[in-house]
Amino acid sequence: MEDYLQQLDDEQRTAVLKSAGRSIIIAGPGSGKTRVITYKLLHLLKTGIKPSEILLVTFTRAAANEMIDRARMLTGIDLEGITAGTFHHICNLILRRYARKVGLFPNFTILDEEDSKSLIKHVRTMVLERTGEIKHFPSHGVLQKIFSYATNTMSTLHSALLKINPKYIDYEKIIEDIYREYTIEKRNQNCVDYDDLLVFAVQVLQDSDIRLRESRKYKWILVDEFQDTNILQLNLIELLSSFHKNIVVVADDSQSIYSFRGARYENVRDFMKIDGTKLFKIQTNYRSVEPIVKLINATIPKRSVPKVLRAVKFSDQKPIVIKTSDRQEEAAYVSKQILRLIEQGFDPEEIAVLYRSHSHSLELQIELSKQQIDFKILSGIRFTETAHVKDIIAFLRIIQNPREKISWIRVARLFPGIGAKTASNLAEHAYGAALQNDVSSILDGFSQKKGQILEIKKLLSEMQEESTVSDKISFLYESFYQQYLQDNYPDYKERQQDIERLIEVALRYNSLEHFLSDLTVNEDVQNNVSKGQKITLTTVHQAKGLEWDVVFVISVNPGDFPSYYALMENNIDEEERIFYVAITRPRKLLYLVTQQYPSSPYMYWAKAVDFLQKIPEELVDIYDTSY
Ligand SMILES: Nc1ncnc2c1ncn2[C@@H]1O[C@H](COP(=O)(O)OP(=O)(O)OP(=O)(O)O)[C@@H](O)[C@H]1O
Repeated sequence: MEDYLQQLDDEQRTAVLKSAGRSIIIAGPGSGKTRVITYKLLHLLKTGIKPSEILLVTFTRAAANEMIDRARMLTGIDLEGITAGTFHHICNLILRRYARKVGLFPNFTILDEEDSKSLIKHVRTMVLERTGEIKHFPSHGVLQKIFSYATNTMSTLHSALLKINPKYIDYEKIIEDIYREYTIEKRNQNCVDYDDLLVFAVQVLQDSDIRLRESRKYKWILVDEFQDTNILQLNLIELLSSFHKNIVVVADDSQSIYSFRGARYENVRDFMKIDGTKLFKIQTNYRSVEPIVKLINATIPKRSVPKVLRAVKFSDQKPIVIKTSDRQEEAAYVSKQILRLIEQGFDPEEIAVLYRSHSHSLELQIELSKQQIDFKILSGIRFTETAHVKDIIAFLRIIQNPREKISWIRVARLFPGIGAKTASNLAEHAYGAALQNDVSSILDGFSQKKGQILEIKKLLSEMQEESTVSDKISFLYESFYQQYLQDNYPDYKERQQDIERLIEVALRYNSLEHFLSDLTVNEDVQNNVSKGQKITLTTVHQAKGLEWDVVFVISVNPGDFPSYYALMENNIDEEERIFYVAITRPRKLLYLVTQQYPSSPYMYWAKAVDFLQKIPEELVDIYDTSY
């Protein structure tokens, strides 16, 4: 047997040697997907296939480059001429050749996401000038998400609107106008956005001559992360493989977690359904110790292609379920346990805390800072640095210290029609007036943008009337900020959760001063314990593909994880897959932490879907730390 084949286990080797024609390799977590696809590439080259006859599709450019470098190292063959990269890259190459077929000039330019948002913003302003100002109309960012979702799922704007935010259905007609004009603008300017690349590439391949010419080039097509493809991407690879029909896709269907951006879990099943498709499985888990692998096998999501993982690493330690009382106790427990593990010699860089939604980490962020355990956040930024939390804090800081100009500017800019100049004038005015006046009358003499100023004034004085910090934030949220989030952020649901959590945390404070200083001063971590090293905090989505020695999954409470929104949309299957991704990340230790009395109002309603209740008791050690 050739040397390189000896570096594969039996299942991997069979998949590499026997996959031909239409083939799908179903890979379990930690089973060496990357190794298999890289070695398939290597094997093709060793058996005389030219690089130019291969198309390799990956989810990131870096992944393609890594595989190519490795294959080059192992074969000594220069891979010049291979077509490799993301779907967008490949579509761009095709479209350059046939641009005129879809009414573009070959020198078309590509709008990245920011460019696309800017153009939508421009068109939105033009259309709204015609219709007249609408108070709560989706921002350009929200519109972009709606357009993109419709394109990637090949659905109507109507159903995309229903999915993203049904509230905007009343404006459907205007949103359609914006979409139409955005499309015309792009056409006139000879440019395309990312989604157009896919749509147009699929469109040009409908032409039988072009399809023949293009699909003839690629004797072999290899696709990584197939479980995350959307319907257009599936169509594209089907079209490109229509001549030689050698298409090998690698997928872990149980880890398909991107339906919110149009990924289609069903692609795996649909691909397998076609007669003659060969199925291979790789099921040795090289990552996790046996007790974790047993739990993984018991937690396989519904509707998955059946797979039974085998472990190669052994340990006596079962995964640990920790029952805490509430978020605060959960945060305290997790921080303490992390300190213990570090004392026992675990490298902080090898410890991660995973959660379904960023907002679940707020208490923990505060607690870790208090304990001086430094952390990095993969999924976004520190809670107190997020735009929405800063907005709320700006209102509170004005109440606390009305002379502070930065907060006045921040607050003013939240109101449509107030630009940088007015905001800065307002801040100067407030600074001057703050000494003699109460917050509610500071803006009295300010004459610009009357309507908006009146609104700011009203909000601030009513907030001031509210007695507790938590009531102040609740008031602001309910009377203004919740709607602001919906109008301005595509991911408004997560941001709303953050603010709801902030209100909860505020409940513990009697004084605004303490609340504000705890939220900001604690960020200044001394980092005595971990000597420059940091533990990782991340959402499960951001943790996909990564691994650590120790993983804590926190807030495993119905309504939190699985998420309330997913439950409302009846998307429990995807939640199961997200949970599966989470528990497949640790090498040595897994902690599943739950709260007996979570503050989530959805908890009781959602009791029926408790992930922990589904775990066979003998597979875990359970500790109850609740008081
Ligand atoms: N045949 C093998 N022998 C020994 N180790 C292997 C073998 N195949 C893969 N591995 C190792 O297993 C680990 C997991 O592989 P990899 O990261 O590719 O998993 P994966 O399938 O992409 O997992 P996931 O999708 O869960 O992130 C890697 O460290 C890899 O080197």
